[in-house]
Amino acid sequence: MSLAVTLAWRSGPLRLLSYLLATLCSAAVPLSVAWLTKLTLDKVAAGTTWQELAPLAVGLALVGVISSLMPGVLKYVRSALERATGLLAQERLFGAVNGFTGLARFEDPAFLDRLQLARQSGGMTPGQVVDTGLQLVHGVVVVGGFLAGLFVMNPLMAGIVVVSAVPVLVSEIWLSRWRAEMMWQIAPMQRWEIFYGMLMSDVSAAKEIRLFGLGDWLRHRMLRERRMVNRAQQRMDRRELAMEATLSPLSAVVAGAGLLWAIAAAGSGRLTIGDVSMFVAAVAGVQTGLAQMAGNVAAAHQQLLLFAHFQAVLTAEQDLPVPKRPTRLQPLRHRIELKDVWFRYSPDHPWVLKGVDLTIRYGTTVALVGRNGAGKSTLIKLLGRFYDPTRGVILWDGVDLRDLDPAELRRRLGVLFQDFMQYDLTARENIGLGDLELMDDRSRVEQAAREAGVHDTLAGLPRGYDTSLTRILLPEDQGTGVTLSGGQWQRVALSRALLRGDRDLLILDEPSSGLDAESEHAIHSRLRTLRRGRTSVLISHRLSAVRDADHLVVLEAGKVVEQGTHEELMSAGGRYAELFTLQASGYREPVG
Ligand SMILES: Nc1ncnc2c1ncn2[C@@H]1O[C@H](COP(=O)(O)OP(=O)(O)OP(=O)(O)O)[C@@H](O)[C@H]1O
Repeated sequence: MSLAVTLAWRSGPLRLLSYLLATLCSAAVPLSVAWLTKLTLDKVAAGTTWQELAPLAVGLALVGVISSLMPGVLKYVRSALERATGLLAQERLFGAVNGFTGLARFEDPAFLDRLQLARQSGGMTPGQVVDTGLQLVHGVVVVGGFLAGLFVMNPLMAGIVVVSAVPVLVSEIWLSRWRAEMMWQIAPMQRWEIFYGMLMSDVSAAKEIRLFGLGDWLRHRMLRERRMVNRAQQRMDRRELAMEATLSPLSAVVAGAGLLWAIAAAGSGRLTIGDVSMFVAAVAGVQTGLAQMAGNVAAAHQQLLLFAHFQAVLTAEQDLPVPKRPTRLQPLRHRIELKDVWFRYSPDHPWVLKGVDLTIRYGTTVALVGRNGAGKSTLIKLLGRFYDPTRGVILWDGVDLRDLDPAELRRRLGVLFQDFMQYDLTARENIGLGDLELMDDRSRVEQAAREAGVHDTLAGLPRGYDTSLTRILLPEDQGTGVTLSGGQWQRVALSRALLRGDRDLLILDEPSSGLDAESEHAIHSRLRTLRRGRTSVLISHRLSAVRDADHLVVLEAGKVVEQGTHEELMSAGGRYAELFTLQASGYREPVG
């Protein structure tokens, strides 16, 4: 809770204080009305003159004006507070998310679930918790004020009012607990419902959903979740109704008995008419105030349950240990070495790399080849320190990657991932994201596109490089977006990597898998020239494209089974020679 309040405070102390002030003012309104009414009635009953009554009447009118203004003022300040805390919460949340060095968190379903809830609650809860806190202050002022006033007038009346409120209070507390429990239970069902709904409206899923006829199946699943949610909510509503039907009349009976007593007491002269009016107002004020307070506590409890997820994301430990004083990373001069590297994604997963020894010499190209699932892409992810080896070590000119600042290491890499991103941004931005400093350098962006063979395509788009590569609805002045083909997207992603072509290590994972044969040949000839004298790692299933690499490494089931130049491997007549011959003779590598 302290984090929620801190966030609200940090988002603007003045705003929070004004809200507190406005809340106190609005809490004072019913009390003032009741007291002024009591005093007025007593004076009227005592036959006071109009001149003496006038100040009370003016006072009542003034309180009336304030009371009519308060809801609007409160609403305005509350919205401002919620917006400001929401903004700050999002900033903190995504600051924390961007701070995770590795990928493990993003592959952990429990964490992703938590992140989703944190996104929902982080933006709202701090404002709501503060709001609830202030509502409680409001309630305490109203209830405390009425009780104190009554106690001064007649302690017995105060006692009756408290007793009359007990059933309502008890029922609200029970109901709020059940409500919080129910919310917790239905949360997963609501997430599934959202998931199915999003899938059915997702453009990339639309093809398969139509082709496989999955629409009704998904709709059925979505509605099944919704029905379960509805049933849980209805059960809760029934409980609420039953509780209210039983306990509310009790409150009314107690309050009614109290009223009878007050009237009788007024008849026998022990209470004044004003006392009776104050009693009636106090019974209503205390009962409603206590019920509201109980409701507020319940709501806060519910919000804090959700907010715990936000807090957990913010305080989550780093997924990879980052040195407090990292070794300064020098430009690569000699080699990157993998020494007896073992890796599995988690203790529950099988080993993916099993004792890999490998050297990437400065200024050379190393090609990784092997069947699907051999561990090639995993090895690349280790080079970028998205994971640490489970055993063994990776050295950058003799320095363990774990001793370096990961951000510094990544600044020295240019990478095209096999599962590259397609950003819903303009063509220029899609390439410029490779190096934000070059985003506005037209000639560098276009040069990268030329190297990847996509310049003519992008220049020919309706707005050239400023065309949006998206189907998302755009503002009118940005025209309509376009959709690129798979191969064109791959070239855009390659351009993004090539914009970083001057980095110490260039890694290309299947740079041409989506290209037609002619384009593939052209790209590889161009990449061959670009790689010359640079340190690079290239992965490709097309062995003819990697045959001229300085060093070829064959991975099989996580182990290096052969390595050498193309000629050496061919004359060894092993796995590589077998695969190369297969491909060269026009057969494809067997799947599996
Ligand atoms: N994030 C992950 N979590 C768990 N297992 C993974 C993850 N990524 C990959 N794997 C597993 O690791 C193994 C190696 O995958 P990897 O992507 O490194 O293979 P690859 O040699 O690049 O294959 P391909 O030629 O198909 O791209 C596979 O069995 C895969 O299922």
